[in-house]
Amino acid sequence: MTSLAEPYKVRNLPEDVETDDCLTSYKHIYCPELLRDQVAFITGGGTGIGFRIAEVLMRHGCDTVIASRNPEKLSEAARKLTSATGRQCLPLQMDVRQPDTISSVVDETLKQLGRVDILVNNAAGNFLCPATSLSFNAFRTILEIDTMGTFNTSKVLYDKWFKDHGGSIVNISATLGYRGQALQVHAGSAKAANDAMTRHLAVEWGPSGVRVNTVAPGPISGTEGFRRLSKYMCVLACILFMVTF
Ligand SMILES: CC/C=C\C/C=C\C/C=C\C/C=C\C/C=C\C/C=C\C=C\C(=O)SCCNC(=O)CCNC(=O)[C@H](O)C(C)(C)COP(=O)(O)OP(=O)(O)OC[C@H]1O[C@@H](n2cnc3c(N)ncnc32)[C@H](O)[C@@H]1OP(=O)(O)O
Ligand SMILES: NC(=O)C1=CN([C@@H]2O[C@H](COP(=O)(O)OP(=O)(O)OC[C@H]3O[C@@H](n4cnc5c(N)ncnc54)[C@H](OP(=O)(O)O)[C@@H]3O)[C@@H](O)[C@H]2O)C=CC1
Repeated sequence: MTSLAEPYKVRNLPEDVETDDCLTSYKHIYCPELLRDQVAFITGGGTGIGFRIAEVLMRHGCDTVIASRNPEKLSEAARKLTSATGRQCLPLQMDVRQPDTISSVVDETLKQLGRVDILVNNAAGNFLCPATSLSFNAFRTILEIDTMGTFNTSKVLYDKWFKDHGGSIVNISATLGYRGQALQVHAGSAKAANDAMTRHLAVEWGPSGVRVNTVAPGPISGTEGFRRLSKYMCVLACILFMVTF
């Protein structure tokens, strides 16, 4: 038996895979029944980090909704998640920039699954680009997906369910803005706004039984974000950018 004082061993952590496939084995971190019959709504849950979040919640007994723009990717992901975990996963199409689409998807969720306990605001967009080359529309696009998208989805779910039933919101942030990462003014600014939003909403919605928290990962390999930002060409581009001053 593992002693409580013993640190959690690296070999016990989930395997690192490059594709959006379910894990071939899973060692439960907490009780397998931890989330039995709860429902989680995960934006961008069809790929990358959102896909793995959906899988792990489902392995702890939760049903899920994975919601984003691309219906083919979502359906394929839902098929894999359901078959690996035995839980329900609804793939529903929406754009976090369009409150009407979120509203319809939340209505459909409540019709089919009857409740929502957890919202994970994971959907985001990003690419490397120096501020000088970033168009006004590019900056706006990332703010709209990451920041407006997080507010839109949180507000729709709060109005339609959380305000009367409580719940838990987890916003997926990033550490990019902490030190002013080059080529990332758009994503760093968006995530910094989200970190503030988390604190504001936690204070306002706490009395209704809604917890609002942020997780800010560093680089996670095997994800689209990592592929877009970590190629060595990016570092070269960054060095070129720096030496031009
Ligand atoms: C010396 C070294 C120092 C520094 C090293 C530098 C770099 C980092 C190094 C290491 C980092 C290592 C690891 C990473 C660590 C942490 C990662 C942290 C955060 C990660 C966040 C994410 O990953 S978010 C998820 C990523 N996935 C996606 O983005 C998928 C979804 N994305 C999309 O749908 C699109 O890409 C989109 C975001 C553009 C949105 O699509 P859409 O709405 O269709 O928008 P468009 O109409 O296509 O475009 C809108 C405007 O944006 C402009 N645009 C688009 N792409 C680019 C680009 N690549 N570069 C510049 N501009 C772009 C586009 O032209 C449009 O603007 P217009 O003015 O033309 O209209
Ligand atoms: N990868 C990393 O190293 C790190 C990632 N993060 C954060 O983790 C989260 C996931 O990133 P990652 O897994 O790498 O990237 P992915 O590209 O795999 O995930 C982003 C997801 O967001 C969805 N999405 C994008 N735009 C919209 C939109 N307008 N409406 C609805 N859904 C949308 C995409 O689906 P679709 O195309 O179907 O819309 C996709 O499933 C992001 O919040 C990112 O900032 C933070 C730190 C590090």
